[in-house]
Amino acid sequence: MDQSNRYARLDLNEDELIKGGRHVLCAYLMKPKAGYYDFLGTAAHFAAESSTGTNVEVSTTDDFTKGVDALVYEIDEANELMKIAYPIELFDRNIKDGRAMIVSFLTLAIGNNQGMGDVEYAKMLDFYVPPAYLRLFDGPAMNIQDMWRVLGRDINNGGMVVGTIIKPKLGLRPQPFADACYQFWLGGDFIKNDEPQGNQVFAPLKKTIPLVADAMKRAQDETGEAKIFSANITSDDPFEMIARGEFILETFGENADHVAFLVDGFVGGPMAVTTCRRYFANQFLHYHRAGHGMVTSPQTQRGYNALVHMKMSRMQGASGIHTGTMGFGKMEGDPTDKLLAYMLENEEAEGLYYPQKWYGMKPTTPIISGGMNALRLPGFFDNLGHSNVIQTSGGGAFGHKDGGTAGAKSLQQARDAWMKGVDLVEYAKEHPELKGAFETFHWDADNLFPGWRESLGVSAAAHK
Ligand SMILES: O=C(COP(=O)(O)O)[C@H](O)[C@H](O)COP(=O)(O)O
Ligand SMILES: [Mg+2]
Repeated sequence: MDQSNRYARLDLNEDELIKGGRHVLCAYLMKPKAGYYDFLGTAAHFAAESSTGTNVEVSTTDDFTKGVDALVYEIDEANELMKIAYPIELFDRNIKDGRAMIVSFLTLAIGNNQGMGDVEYAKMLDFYVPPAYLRLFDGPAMNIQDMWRVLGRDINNGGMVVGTIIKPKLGLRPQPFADACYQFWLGGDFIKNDEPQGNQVFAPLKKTIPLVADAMKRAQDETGEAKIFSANITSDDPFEMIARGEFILETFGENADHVAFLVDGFVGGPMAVTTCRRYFANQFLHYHRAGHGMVTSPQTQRGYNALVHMKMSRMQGASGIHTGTMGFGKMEGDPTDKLLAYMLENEEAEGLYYPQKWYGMKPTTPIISGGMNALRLPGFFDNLGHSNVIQTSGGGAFGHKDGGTAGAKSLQQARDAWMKGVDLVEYAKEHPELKGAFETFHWDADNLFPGWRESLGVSAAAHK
């Protein structure tokens, strides 16, 4: 049944809808399946299924119902683009405090419509949230400013937080794990659990965490600097997350404010993120996005893209989220992905289809990670335009030829060189750990800094 006479209103104007402030607007890539409806008919069915309707008219519909229909307001068949306006009344609110929830947004706007027989594919590319709905989301409680405060830095422009991920990804027992932490902290600021590390039988959390807390104390005493640990508390069960979080905070004791909580937010979902956001509102909420590629990858024509993912994470209250390496690291991405970071950190950002104002919602910190090392940082920061991010290099720290401390220092030095506007090869002449990074990651050095061998006096024969 063609429902375009009810669920499509191509006379509606986007600026008016934004001015009206009563609709969430979503832009989708969409292709109808051959043999069903035309583009508009499919779009209308999509809007029906995503709001008040189904594939047929039902006798129980009344005039009120029709007032909350989702409406297709723009189509561009040649570019497989459609835009839909969702009245904010459609979205579920908490009974306990009237607040909004991302699960409801997802269930409607990218829920059943992902499995429709007459839709070849559909992917959400951007969305706009009006202030009346945006303010019902938690937003971040803490962010990089709180981390800078702990680190004793300028809280408005504190610069890159030098971080790592404990590697190997799995397979370290408690003592070697804590030893790796200690090594890195002698040169760097921030360590995160890798996303699958938790309470494996060979490294029980209750044995590992006390050793990490002790390593932090010793590293802080030795360096005179504050250190930070991001502990993975992800679980299927909110009560398990709370049990882990409470144990970790109690164990770190006087250093509990140096603890962030890592949540695998894509696989764990909004309930895991919100459990952490609300129950541990005083901790930095580190949103790891493992698994997101299954929907966000440009190769996927379903789900939603990375921009949509980032926006939702800020709404849910992530203090920081992995934003990718924008083509400078090992994960999929390219330099234009900087718009993801800008959407997270700015009060007003462009997006792909909709500019978004955040009305004072705190910024979410971009976490830059995945195949990075000291040599890749300057190019990354040139592209982004600043270095106020958390950067974690796992292989880039523990892969350094002289070990984790030297790896950490090489990252610090790369950041310092960029901040001072000094060429990295020049800086490496006076900084042995950075020079060591050139020697270790020599294939990157050859690509990024041709001529480095002559400048640093390193022979090519060493790397045959
Ligand atoms: O463990 C790592 C990186 O390790 P390494 O530094 O050794 O490559 C992270 O899980 C990735 O950053 C995830 O990707 P993203 O940050 O894109 O979500
Ligand atoms: Mg990882």
